[in-house]
This record gives sequence, C-alpha cells and structure tokens, in this order.
Amino acid sequence: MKLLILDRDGVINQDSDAYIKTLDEWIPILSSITAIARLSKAGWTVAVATNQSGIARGYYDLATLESMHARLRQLVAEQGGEVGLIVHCPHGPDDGCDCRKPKPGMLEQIAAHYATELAGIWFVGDTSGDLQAALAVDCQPVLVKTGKGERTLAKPLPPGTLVFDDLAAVADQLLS
Ligand SMILES: O=P(O)(O)OC[C@@H](O)[C@H]1O[C@@H](OP(=O)(O)O)[C@@H](O)[C@@H](O)[C@@H]1O
Ligand SMILES: [Mg+2]
Ligand SMILES: [Zn+2]
Repeated sequence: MKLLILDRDGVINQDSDAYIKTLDEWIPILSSITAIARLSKAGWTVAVATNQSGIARGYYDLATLESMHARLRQLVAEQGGEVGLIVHCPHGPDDGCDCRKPKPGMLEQIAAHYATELAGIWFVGDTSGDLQAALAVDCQPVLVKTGKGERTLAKPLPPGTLVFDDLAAVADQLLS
C-alpha cells in the first residue's frame, strides 16, 4: 500500500518551543494541508505519529489535542482528501513508554493498524528523534526544513536521510 507517515508539529503545522497548547496555537502550514490532500486523492494513506508530552506535563488535555486533529481532518477534507490514523504519545521523557519517539512504537502501531510492513515506508519529520524512530524500524527517514528542521540540519544526519524544503516538496516527489 502507498503509506506515508508524518510527524505533526513542524511538518503539518507550525511548531513552538512553548508547545502547541491550544487550538488557536495550532497553525497549519497551508502547503502541507494541500500536500496531504493531494497525496490522499492520489491513493496514498497518510498517517501521523506525534509526541505530545505536553499532556504529561499538564499543558493541555486530550480533548484539546483531539480538537486540533479534528481541525486537521476538516481542513484536508475541504480539499477533497482525508487523513488516516493519527497516533500520539501522551507521555513524558521520563515515563519509560514504548511509544515516545525516538522509539518506534507509534510507527509499529500504524503498521499494525494497516496490516503492512514498515520497511522502506517514508517517515517525514523535523527532528533527530523522528529520524531515529524511522531508522529503528527500517523506514526511510525524511527531514523537512520546516519547524525544527533547520536546527536538525545543522547537525550530522543519519546516512541515507532524504531532505526536502517542506511537505509540499515531499508530495511533489512522491507524485512525480
Ligand atoms: O513534532 P511532534 O512529535 O509532532 O510534537 C512535538 C511536540 O510534542 C513538542 O515536543 C517537545 O519536545 P519534548 O516532548 O519536550 O522532548 C518540544 O520539542 C516542543 O517544542 C514540541 O512542540
Ligand atoms: Mg515535529
Ligand atoms: Zn508514549
């Protein structure tokens, strides 16, 4: 199946060092919304794997997180596309969970949901943790320069990492 997995903050929407704590702070990268719709309409399944330690930290609750994801789904649907499974890790760095990136647990959840293998599946992120999670399960690590991507690019990347300006450029490549 044509499956693409995305990180959320910094790839689909703007990120902030102060976390994305409210629906109003969830500001879509409009070209990314269009990219998701384009891919979806072309037969791609677009899933999301996102760390949301802000829940463990008490910055926002699950209902607020889900309101952001409802907004994402609405924006993509308005362009004729749809968003697939969205998986989040609500835990903090010290909780020892299996789902927080750079661990690959969320990617494995997505693969199990779709009954597919992960090898070679592109995982698009903006941080080194995203790239490490991809490598842990033989996904293709893909870095975009949006969000924290430029900071990530300033340090050595895992061999084989693909780099694109933004998700729109990733979609252009996949749809070419
Ligand atoms: O990029 P994704 O995985 O979709 O989400 C990242 C967010 O959960 C937050 O992750 C935090 O990292 P810590 O969780 O505090 O290490 C910080 O980097 C925040 O700036 C960022 O908004
Ligand atoms: Mg991110
Ligand atoms: Zn977790």
